[in-house]
Amino acid sequence: MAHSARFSHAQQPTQGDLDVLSFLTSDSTNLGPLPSSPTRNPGQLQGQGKKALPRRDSPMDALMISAVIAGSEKVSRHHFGHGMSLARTGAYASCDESRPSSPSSHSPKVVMRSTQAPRSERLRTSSQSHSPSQSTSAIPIPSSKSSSKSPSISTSPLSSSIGKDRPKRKMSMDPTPMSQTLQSASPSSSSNYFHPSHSSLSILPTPLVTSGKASAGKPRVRCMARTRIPTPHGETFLHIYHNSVDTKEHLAIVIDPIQLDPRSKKLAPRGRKEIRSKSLDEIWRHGETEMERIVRGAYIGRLLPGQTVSNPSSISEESQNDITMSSDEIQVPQEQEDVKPLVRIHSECYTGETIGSMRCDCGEQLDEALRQIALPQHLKSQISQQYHQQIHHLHDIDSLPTPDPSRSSSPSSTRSVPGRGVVIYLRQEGRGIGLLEKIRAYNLQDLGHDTVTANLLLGHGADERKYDVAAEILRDLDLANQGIRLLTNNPGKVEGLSREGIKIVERVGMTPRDWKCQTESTNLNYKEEGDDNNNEGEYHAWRERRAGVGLIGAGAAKGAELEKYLRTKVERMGHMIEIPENLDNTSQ
Ligand SMILES: Nc1nc2c(ncn2[C@@H]2O[C@H](COP(=O)(O)OP(=O)(O)OP(=O)(O)O)[C@@H](O)[C@H]2O)c(=O)[nH]1
Repeated sequence: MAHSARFSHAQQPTQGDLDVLSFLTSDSTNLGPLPSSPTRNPGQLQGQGKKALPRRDSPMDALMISAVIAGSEKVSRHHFGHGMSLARTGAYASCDESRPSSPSSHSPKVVMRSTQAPRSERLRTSSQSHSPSQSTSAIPIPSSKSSSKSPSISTSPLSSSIGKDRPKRKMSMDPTPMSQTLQSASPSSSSNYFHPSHSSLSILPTPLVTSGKASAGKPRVRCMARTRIPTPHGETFLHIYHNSVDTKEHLAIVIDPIQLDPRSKKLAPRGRKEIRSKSLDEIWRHGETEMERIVRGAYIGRLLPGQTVSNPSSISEESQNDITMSSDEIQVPQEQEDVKPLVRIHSECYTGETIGSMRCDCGEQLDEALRQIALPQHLKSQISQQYHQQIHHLHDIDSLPTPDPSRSSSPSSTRSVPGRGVVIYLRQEGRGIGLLEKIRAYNLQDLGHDTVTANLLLGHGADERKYDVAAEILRDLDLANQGIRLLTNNPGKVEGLSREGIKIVERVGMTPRDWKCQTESTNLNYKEEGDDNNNEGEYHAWRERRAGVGLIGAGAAKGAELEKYLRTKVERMGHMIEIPENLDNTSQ
C-alpha cells in the first residue's frame, strides 16, 4: 500500500523510533543494551546506508523485539515496519516498501513514505482539534505539497511531546460521573434515565475517602458500588473498589447474613455490626438522590421492587440492636465476645478459577473460602434449656450447613451463630506478574522448572504481590481493628497484613480438597473392613467436587433467580432452549 503524501521537513523521528531502529538493525548476535544517545542525527543514519546496518531480516529474538517495542512508549507496532524504511529513506515508509522482498527495497527510485504519524500523535491531534481552547493549526499537518519534497527527513517535533506530559492513566475514583448521570434521574423524567446528556447540577468536590486514619504513602480506596449476589454458599455482597495506586478493580465479597436474613439477625450475638463499606455509605455530595444511593448499593437490607432506601449513616449501632431486639420473640444469650470474621485474601487466577485448571487449586480455594466463611460458627455461651427450645422453633437447624467441626466444642457450652466474613479478591494474577507472564512461566514449568524458578527465569520475583490495598479495603469495611481470622497457609500474607496494621487473631489453614480426599480414602479403606458406618458418601462427594473445581459451589447452579434469568432469555431474548415442563408453571 503506498501513501500518497509525505512528511514535511519539519518532522523528525523520535528517540524511541531510533532506539528500536538501532536495535533491530544491530548485529543480531550481539543483543546488548539499547543505544541511548539522544543527540544522534537521523541524517547520519541515512548516510550510513546498508554498509553499516545489517539486514533487518537477520534472525532475532522475537521476545526481545516485543520487549523493546513495549518498552518504548513512543513506538507502536505500526512503527516497526516504518522504522525499517527510515534507515534508507529517513521517513516513515510504507509497510510494503520495508519488506526485504519488495522491489522497492532494491530500487532507490521508488521511495514511498507514510504520512501517518504514530497513533498516539494522531489521537492527540484529534483531541486538540476538538478542544475549543486550542487552535487546530497548532499541530502541523503534513500537506501533500510539502511531502513532494525530498529528502523528507522531518525537523518538526513530530512526536517530541508524546508521552512526556501525558498523565499516567489512573482509574477514576471520582463518583462524579455517576452522580451527574443520576442527578437528574427520576422516575418522572421523560428522558433517558442514565443518559449522560443530563445536565449536571454543581457537584461538591468529593475528596477521595481514605478509610480510617490515612497516613502518607498509603493507598486510598473507595468502594464504587456493591450488589447482592446469590451463590451456592449463600447470599453475598460484591463490592467493587477503586484505588489510588493501580487501575485494577479489586473486589470484596462480603458474606454477612444478618444484612439480608431476619433469622440470622436473631441468631447473631447482640451487638454484631454489619460488614459495610464506609466509603460507599457516606454521603457523596449534597442532595444526592435515593436512586443514586440505590444504584451504587448504599442501601440497607434487601432491595425489592418499588422500595425506598434508608440511609446507613443514620442507623447507629445501638438502634441496630434495638431492631434486633424489638422483633425478637426469643432471648438470645449474652456472649462475652462474638466470633471474629473469617477473611481470605485471594489473588486472581484466571486459569484456576475460570477454566478449572488443575495446575493450581486457586479455583477450589476461592470456593472453599466462601464455603467456610458461610459456615455457622460455634460460640461459647450459657445456653438455657428455654433457648434451645426457642431456637428449634426459629429455624430448621438441619437445613443449615454443617458447622465447621474444627471450631466446635462441647454442645452444652456452645451455640451456633451465623458465619460471616469477606474474601478480598485482588487482581494480582500470577502472584503479581500478570496472566501473560504466568502463561510463559507455565511453559518453563513444563520444561521442568518449579513455579519459583520459572518466575525468576522470567526476571520476576518469586512473589510480587502486595497487601496494602487489601489492608485499606479491610479498613474501609471496618475490619482492621476488631480482629480477624485469616484463612491462609501463606505466612507472607499474615506478615504483609500485620505490617499494614491489620489485627489478626487467628490463622485458619486451608487443606487442598484432594489431600482431604486422600485422607478420607485411607479412612474408607480402613473402615470398609469391618465398619458399616464408613464415609463412602462423603468421600464420593469430595471426588465429585473435583469435577468442577473452577466453579463456585463446584456443582450445578440452581435456584429461583437462575430460573428467572433463564426464563427471560427464552421469553424475551429468543434463546433456543426449552423450559422444562415442571418449571413452566412454577417459577413465574
Ligand atoms: N507465577 C505463578 N503464579 C501462579 C502459579 N500458579 C498459581 N499462581 C498464582 O498464585 C496466586 C495464588 O497464590 P498461591 O501462592 O498459590 O497461594 P496463596 O494465596 O499465596 O496462599 P494461600 O493463602 O495459602 O492459598 C494466584 O494469583 C495464581 O494466579 C504459577 O505456576 N506461577
